[in-house]
Amino acid sequence: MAKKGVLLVNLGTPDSPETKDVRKYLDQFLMDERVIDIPKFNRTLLVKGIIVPFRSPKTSKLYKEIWGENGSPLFHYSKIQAKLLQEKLGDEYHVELAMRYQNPSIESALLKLKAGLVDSIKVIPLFPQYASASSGSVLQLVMELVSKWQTIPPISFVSSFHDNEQMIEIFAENSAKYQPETFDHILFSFHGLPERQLAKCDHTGNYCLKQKDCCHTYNDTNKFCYSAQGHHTASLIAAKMGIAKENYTVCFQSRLGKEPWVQPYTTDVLKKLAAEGKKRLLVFSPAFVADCLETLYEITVEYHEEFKELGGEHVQLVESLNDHPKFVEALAEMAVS
Ligand SMILES: C=CC1=C(C)c2cc3[nH]c(cc4nc(cc5[nH]c(cc1n2)c(C)c5CCC(=O)O)C(CCC(=O)O)=C4C)c(C)c3C=C
Ligand SMILES: [Fe+2]
Ligand SMILES: [Fe+2]
Repeated sequence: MAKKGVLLVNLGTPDSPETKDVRKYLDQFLMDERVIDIPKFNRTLLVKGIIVPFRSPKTSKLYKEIWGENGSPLFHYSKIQAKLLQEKLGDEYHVELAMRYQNPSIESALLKLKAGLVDSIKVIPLFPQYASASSGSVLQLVMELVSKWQTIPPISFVSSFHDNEQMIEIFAENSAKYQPETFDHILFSFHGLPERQLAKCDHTGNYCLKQKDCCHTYNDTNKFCYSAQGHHTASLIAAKMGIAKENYTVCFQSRLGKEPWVQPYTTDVLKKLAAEGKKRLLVFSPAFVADCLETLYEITVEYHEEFKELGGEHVQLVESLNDHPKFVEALAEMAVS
């Protein structure tokens, strides 16, 4: 009997933490027109001339800090998620894992599904909130590749799952062991995005960044907005945990370059909270489904140190969905729906 294909796609990670592999990774990643959305000539100068040569050795050092015996945590957990999903879905399904950048490539995973004679494909980008730079890029590449096939099977896409009930429950459950009530403030720190990219996703052309607090609430007008979906995820986790609005802040990390990114920046929020005398912060990172450089280094090491220098005491990360069985259930529901 023909199987149904499922393609899980995460962002990608270097093949090794060595500078040469980080260079290849950053080059492919940042040359993506959806990630640095400026004209190709300028992007090439910026990425190949400045960012990649200067950033690769620095980023290589950071990857070496988080690289475990299982390699990159992002890849390690993505492989486990795909394996557990295959076990959960059984023989009727053929699950493949791909990375948008580096390996295993989307092209190789699609070819495996084709060779497996699947009679349909469900594509699930592993990003809870939609952004053109993440899910959009995955979906575009899948469509480009499949469009060249002689026989195009029925193919469907998950665009986002920012309000997924199981995901919300896992984040809330994962935080319980830290006793959230013992912290002075809670942060929901999302991966940042240039403001320009938010505005481009606004189909009305007149809402995102044009109205005050435009995307602090999720509604029909901003339903495709990364920031609105992030605020929505945060409010659902907060509601599940019974955290009052004044006790948490949604913020955005990992800014690259000088242009404005979605605000407030996590580093600014750390400064404000330290100035208010807050000592202990609990930080969720719900833009990712697996721990990665941004959670294990930027939050756990950099923000922790930065906050201590500002007079704070502790920044505690709530771990990601990783190998949680409930997330595998969530993926299974997305795969079969
Ligand atoms: C213009 C630059 C970037 C945009 C836009 C961007 C969007 C974006 N990224 C993720 C998820 C991840 N990004 C990760 C690392 C990372 N991101 C950027 C730049 C942009 N990201 C860089 C340069 C890097 C590499 C590290 C560094 O040099 O700082 C990761 C971690 C990967 C890992 O191997 O652990 C993830 C995951 C999303 C979801 C997103 C859009 C919303
Ligand atoms: Fe990123
Ligand atoms: Fe918005």
